[in-house]
Amino acid sequence: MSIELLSPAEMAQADRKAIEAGPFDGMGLMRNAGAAVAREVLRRHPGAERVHVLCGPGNNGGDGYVVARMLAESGVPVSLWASGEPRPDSDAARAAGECPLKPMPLAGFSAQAGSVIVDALYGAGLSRPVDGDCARAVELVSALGLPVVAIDLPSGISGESGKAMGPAFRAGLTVTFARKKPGHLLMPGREFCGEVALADIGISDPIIEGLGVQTFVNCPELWLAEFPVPGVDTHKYRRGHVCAFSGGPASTGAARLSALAAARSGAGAVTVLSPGNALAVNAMHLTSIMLRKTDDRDELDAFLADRHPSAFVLGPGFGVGEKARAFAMAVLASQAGVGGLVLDADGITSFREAPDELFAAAANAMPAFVLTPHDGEFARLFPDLAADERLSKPDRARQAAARAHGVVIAKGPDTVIAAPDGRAAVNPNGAPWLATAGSGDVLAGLVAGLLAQGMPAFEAACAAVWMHAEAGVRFGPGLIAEDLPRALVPVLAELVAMRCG
Ligand SMILES: NC(=O)C1=CN([C@@H]2O[C@H](COP(=O)(O)OP(=O)(O)OC[C@H]3O[C@@H](n4cnc5c(N)ncnc54)[C@H](O)[C@@H]3O)[C@@H](O)[C@H]2O)[C@@H](O)CC1
Ligand SMILES: Nc1ncnc2c1ncn2[C@@H]1O[C@H](COP(=O)(O)OP(=O)(O)O)[C@@H](O)[C@H]1O
Ligand SMILES: [K+]
Repeated sequence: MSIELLSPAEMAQADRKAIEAGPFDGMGLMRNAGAAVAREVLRRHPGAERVHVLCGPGNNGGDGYVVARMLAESGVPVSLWASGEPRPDSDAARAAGECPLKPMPLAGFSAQAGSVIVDALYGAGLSRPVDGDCARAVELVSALGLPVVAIDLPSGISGESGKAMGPAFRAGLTVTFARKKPGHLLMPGREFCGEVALADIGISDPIIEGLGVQTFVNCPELWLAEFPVPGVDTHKYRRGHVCAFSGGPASTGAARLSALAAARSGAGAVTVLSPGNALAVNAMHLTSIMLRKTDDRDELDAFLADRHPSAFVLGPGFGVGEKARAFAMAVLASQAGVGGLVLDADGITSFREAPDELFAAAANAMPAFVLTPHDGEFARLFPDLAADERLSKPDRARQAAARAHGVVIAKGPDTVIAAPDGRAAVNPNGAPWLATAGSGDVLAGLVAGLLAQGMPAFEAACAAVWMHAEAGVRFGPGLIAEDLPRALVPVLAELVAMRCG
C-alpha cells in the first residue's frame, strides 16, 4: 500500500531506518532524490532558458545541489543560489562539494522570464516562517510568475498541517519522496503544491509499514475490502434499512436527499420518519422510499421495536432543539440492533450547550456513531479544539473523535475522517462543485446507507466521503444536490467491479 501520509517526524524515521537497512546511505538517498527531481524538471520544462536552483542550509538544499549538478551535466544553463552554508560534514555539504557550480548568495537573487525555479530552500524541516532573503525570493518569483518545481514541499508550507507559515512558493509541481505528507493534501498546502509527483528513492515498503502510520490518503485501497456487495440470496431488509428524520412541513427536502442517497448506496429499504404535519408534503415526493409518522419518543420507540431499522440520519432540515436531542438519545440508547446513527447539521447544533451529554451516550451506545460537522458545526461541539491554532486538521479531528466516542467527518475542501482509535484519512478528490446546498445531506445519507449494510464506521465514513466527492467531480459544473444520488451510480458500478474483480 502506498496510501500512508507521513509526518515530517515519520519521514525522518523512515530515512534513518532505510539508511540502517541499506543499500543506500544518507548521501545515496539524497542523490536518488535529486535525480528524481532533475528528471521531472527536464521532462516538464525541456525548453527552459535557465533553471535557478535555490538552496537552503539543510537536506532540502542538499537535494537542490544534486539537482543543479545533474541539470548542468545535461547541458541546461543553471544558476545556483544559496541562503546559507550547509553544516560541515553533512550530506548537504557533501552534495554541495560534488556540485561543480559555485552558489551565489540568495540576497542577490534575480531571474528573467523564460526561467524555471527549483525550490530547495526548506522541506520537511521548516520550523518557522520563511523571512529575509528567502521571503524576498518568494515575492520576486511570484511577481515574475515563473514556474516553480518544489522539492518535497513548497518552502513556507508545513508538511504536517498544510498551513502556510508566512510567505510560501506556489509550485506548479512538487516532487516528494517515498510517500506523500499530510501537507500535500490539506488546505492551503494542496493549492500551493500544484501537481504532486511521488518518487521512489529507495525507502522500501516494509520500512514504511513498520512505522505504525495512522494517517492515510482516503482512497478505495483504504476501505474496498469492507465495501458491501450483496450476496445472490439477499433480501431487501438484509441489505439494511435506513431511516431519515424529516423536519416540519417547510423543511422536508433535506431528509429526502439523505434518504435517496442511502437508497442509492445499496440499503435495501429506506424510511422517512416524518412529523404528522409534514406527512402530506413528504408523501407527495416519495415513491420507493417509505414514510412513517414519528412525532414523539413513544412513536420512535414503537418503530424501533416494530421494524428493527439498521441506521439513522438525524439532523438535515430537522430543526434545532429538545426533540432532536431526545431522538438522538433514543437511537443511541437502542438495544434493538441498530447499526448506526449519523448526526449532521441541526442534530449537531442541538447539542452545542451539552456536548458531553451526547458523548457520554455515545460511549455506552450499541449503534456506531458518526458526526459530520462542517467547520461551523465543529466549533459548536468542540470550541477548544477549533480554536487551537497549533493543531492540524487531522489532529483536531482525531481528538474530537476520541472525545465523542464516534467517527468524525470534518468536512470542507480537505475533508478529514477520524476514528476514536487515532486513525485519520485526508480526502484527496474533493471539488468546489460540492459546495452546494444539500450536498452534506446526501453525504450523511450515504454514510448511513453503508453503515446499514454492515460496513464498519470509519471505513463507511471514508467510503462515503470519497464516493460523494467522486460523483461531484465527475458531474462537474452545474451540480446541485439532487444530481448527486444519480451521479453515484457509475462510481458504485466501478467500486463493485473492483471489489468483485
Ligand atoms: N527524510 C528523508 O528520507 C530524505 C529527506 N531529504 C530531504 O531532506 C529534507 C529535510 O531536510 P532537513 O531536515 O535538513 O530540513 P530542511 O532542509 O527543510 O530545513 C533545514 C534546517 O533549517 C532550519 N529552518 C527551518 N525553518 C527555517 C526558517 N524559516 N528559517 C531559517 N531556518 C529554518 C531548521 O533548523 C532545519 O533543520 C526533505 O524535505 C527532503 O528534501 C532527501 O535528501 C531524501 C531523503
Ligand atoms: N470547496 C470545496 N471543495 C470540495 N468539497 C467541498 C467544498 N466546500 C464544501 N464541500 C463539501 O460539500 C459538502 C457540504 O456540506 P454542508 O456544509 O453540510 O452543506 P449542506 O448543509 O448545505 O448540505 C461537504 O461534503 C463538504 O466537504
Ligand atoms: K522546498
